[in-house]
Amino acid sequence: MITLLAAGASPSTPSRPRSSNSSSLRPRRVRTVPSSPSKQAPGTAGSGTAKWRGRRRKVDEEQGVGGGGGDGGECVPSMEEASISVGTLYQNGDPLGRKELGRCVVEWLRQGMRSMASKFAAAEMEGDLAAAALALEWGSAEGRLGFVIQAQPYLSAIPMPQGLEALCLKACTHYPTLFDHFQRELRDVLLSYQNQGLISDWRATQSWRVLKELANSSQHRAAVRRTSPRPKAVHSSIGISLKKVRLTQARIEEFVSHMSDLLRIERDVELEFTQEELNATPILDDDSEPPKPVEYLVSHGQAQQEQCDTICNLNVISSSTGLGGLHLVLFRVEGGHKLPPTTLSPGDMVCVRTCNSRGEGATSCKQGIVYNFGEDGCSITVALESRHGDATFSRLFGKSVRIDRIQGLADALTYERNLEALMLLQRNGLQKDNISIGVVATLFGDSKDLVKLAKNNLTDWDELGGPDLSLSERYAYDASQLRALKLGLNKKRPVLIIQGPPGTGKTILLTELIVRAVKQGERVLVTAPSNAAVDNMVESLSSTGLNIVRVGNPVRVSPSVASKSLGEIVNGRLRQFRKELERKRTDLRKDLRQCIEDDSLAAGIRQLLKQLGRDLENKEKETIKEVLSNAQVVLSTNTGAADPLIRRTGCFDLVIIDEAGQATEPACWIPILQGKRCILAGDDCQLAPVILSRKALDGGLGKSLLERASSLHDGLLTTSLTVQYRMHDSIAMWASKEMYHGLLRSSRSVTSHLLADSPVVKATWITRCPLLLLDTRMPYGALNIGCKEHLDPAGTGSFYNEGEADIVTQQVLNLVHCGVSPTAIAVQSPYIAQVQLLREKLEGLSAVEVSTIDSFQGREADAVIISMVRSNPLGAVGFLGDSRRINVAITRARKHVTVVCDTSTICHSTFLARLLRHIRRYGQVKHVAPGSLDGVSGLGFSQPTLPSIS
Ligand SMILES: Nc1ncnc2c1ncn2[C@@H]1O[C@H](COP(=O)(O)OP(=O)(O)OP(=O)(O)O)[C@@H](O)[C@H]1O
Repeated sequence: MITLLAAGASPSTPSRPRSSNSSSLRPRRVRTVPSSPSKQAPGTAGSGTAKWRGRRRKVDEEQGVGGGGGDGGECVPSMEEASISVGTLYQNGDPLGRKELGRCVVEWLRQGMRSMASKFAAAEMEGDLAAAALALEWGSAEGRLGFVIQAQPYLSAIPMPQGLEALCLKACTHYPTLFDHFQRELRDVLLSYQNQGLISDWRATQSWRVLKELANSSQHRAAVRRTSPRPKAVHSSIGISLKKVRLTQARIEEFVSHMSDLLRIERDVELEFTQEELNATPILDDDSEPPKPVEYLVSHGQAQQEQCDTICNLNVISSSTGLGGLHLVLFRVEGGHKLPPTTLSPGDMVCVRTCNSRGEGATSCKQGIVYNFGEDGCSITVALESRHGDATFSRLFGKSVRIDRIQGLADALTYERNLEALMLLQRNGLQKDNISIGVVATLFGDSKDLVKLAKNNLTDWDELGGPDLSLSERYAYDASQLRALKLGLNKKRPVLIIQGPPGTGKTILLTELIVRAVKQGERVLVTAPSNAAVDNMVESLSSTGLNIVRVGNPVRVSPSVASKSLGEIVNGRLRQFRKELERKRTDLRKDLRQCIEDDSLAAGIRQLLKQLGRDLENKEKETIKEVLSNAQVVLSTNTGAADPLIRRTGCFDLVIIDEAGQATEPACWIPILQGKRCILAGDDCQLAPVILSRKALDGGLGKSLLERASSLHDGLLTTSLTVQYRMHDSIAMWASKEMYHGLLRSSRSVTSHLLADSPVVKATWITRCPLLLLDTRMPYGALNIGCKEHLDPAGTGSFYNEGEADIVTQQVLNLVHCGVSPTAIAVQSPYIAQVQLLREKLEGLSAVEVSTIDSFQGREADAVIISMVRSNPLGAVGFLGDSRRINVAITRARKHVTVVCDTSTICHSTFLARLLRHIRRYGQVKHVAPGSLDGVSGLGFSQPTLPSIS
């Protein structure tokens, strides 16, 4: 097989047996497939056992591998095939497929690539180092050429179809086409090995891995791009000259190509993390490598910090299909035991895999989401991402299974949907039949194009005239809110960006916009990057009386808005039909039992039962369609908007994306391309999209469309909300100065509101204080005992701080003693290990919400307590250095913020040092040790003497 690698060398050179280097292959000696090039000198003949040879031949026969003597040479081209023009070959389709090349040429390529793939795979079975060498060869800058050269002998060993030689010659140098065929053939060859029991998992073979590595390499992508087809011709359909449209198209293509690369890079890192998580063992032994701090690995967000939770020794009991094709699988603990105590809950992402008696899991797994727990305490139902009849799934039957909670499983569907949206943007963006052409032209055109669009009466950037929008039932809108409303209701404005700092009323404004847009006859699609943000909008819209439908995986939809979910609505409508159907089924089953002797009657009854199943399926489809087409507002996540159920109901007049600052741009294009115009609301000074790969982040994947569009066309697309209705002015002042250039003003209704204003809250120095700093470092510089940071021993890379957790707990108790309702208190930390510790400590006060900062974005609470965690002599602040995250944390508070931290560590970040200075100036500072703030003894509601920190 090594000979395969040397460019120009004949693949027929005999391959020598070598020591095995593949763990995934069972050590068997095999013989190279007697395919066409090796027909001249297979070389390896006789090295396999007779049994293997027999089997192998059978496989080859089944798959039509048989060298040049196959039907490739006998294929007679049809008139149509013979008329395919060689000159236009590379302009259409990539890789070149059946339509472009014709059946005979495709068959010729297939056979050639099949023999090359067979040889490649067989070499690995013999322990050849071919795979690695191939990777080297193909991965080089000239890899494309190397691959094409190596393919030639295999192709030339097969007679070209007569009359199509020119096409064959051209096609056999087209790298993407060859590679595509090779990849498909290799997959088939490996699959056949697996079916024959020669290998256990074809995807785990080195040959396949090497090929995938190559497919993901930048050289490969660059090579494919170079030979990529031109997109559809663009038209001057928007009143702009063809030349300008072409320029815009070129910009779109450049963007799409760049973003696709970044998405692939991000996906690779996600897969790596997923594998690491799957391999992770919760307890580290002494010899283990010390865990890496999360900041080292992750740039944003809380990804990968969660500890896995596992349930072992489960058996598959049954499976059923839930609404929308969900594959629900019921697992029960072996031997009828109860489930162990678990932190798993419905909606958690899990991986399901077989395990041995010691609970050690297999490498391959199925992704899924916990659906529910059985009332018997012994069972758990998981919605698996697989279909009935899926071979990987059926392998779980009769085996011991384990379920692990995983935070960041790479999500193949999201990746594919993002790529698909980019592809649609490139292909259809500027096509005249694209409903969102105005949006595309605005976001990729230059300012002159926009003037032209307006001149041609295709767009209008002004506010909507007419009705007095300030007359709202619920709120008196301020000037900036009114402007946003009027711009948002202008049907001729293709894009509106609403920049809204914290508490400026984005949620209520969007609700008002949606209500009024529906009134003016528009059908609206509302999306957001997370399920929580979508549910937030559903909640806000629930009281408006609009016909709204929430589409999404039922296990991901919050129970509070479940009544608006597609599943619940459809189930409600089908209840009577199902009841009736069930009654008919029971009758038929009874009849079936009685006519066991009469075969023909039994067969008839079985047919009827099947028909009932089909009837239900059809009725379900019909109802889903009806519900969605009648909905005035459809809500889903950005990626969820790619759901065919939504796509099939036709286009929308208006697309609204909430929390758009947290979404990647490719994800935003999924909903945008389904509507005539779009509104993006968010704040680019709050949390950005979560990106794992540093390279993808630096390349720009972390920059949201909201951020990019805000700087386009001299700010023409953007309007800002400037008055906040949430925070006490001392809190808002900091945010305004640090993050919003001093432009954020406070509504008079909130400037001086305090916890003590409530009649049920005692007036104490704490409840009268809007900003409080609890410093774990004493004025003379010593750190209080127990207040040092620790790396999570579970190996998650997260940090915790026991002393701070005690102080936070005491502070919560203090507030509760003062009469503050636990539901009005929120505790936040950037570190999940600290959040878990705090949840344990505050177990008795479950109404107090304890969460990471990231998951609290978009929400608010009267009192917020933040545990900063970091305390180290180096002054490393990690995540805390991200000003957006701290902005979110502080601005969740309405009346009171307590920051618990070690000031000597925190002040190493100039941004955080300014926050500390602000609290010292406008709030209060107290040096505390765990226990010193005790809920009963230390509370002493009198004002303590506050030593200054200098
Ligand atoms: N015009 C108004 N009059 C009175 N209250 C208002 C007005 N606009 C917004 N609010 C109030 O301000 C608070 C914050 O509003 P909302 O949650 O919509 O802000 P947001 O911009 O979405 O904040 P964030 O970005 O932090 O999530 C809410 O309690 C809301 O009722």
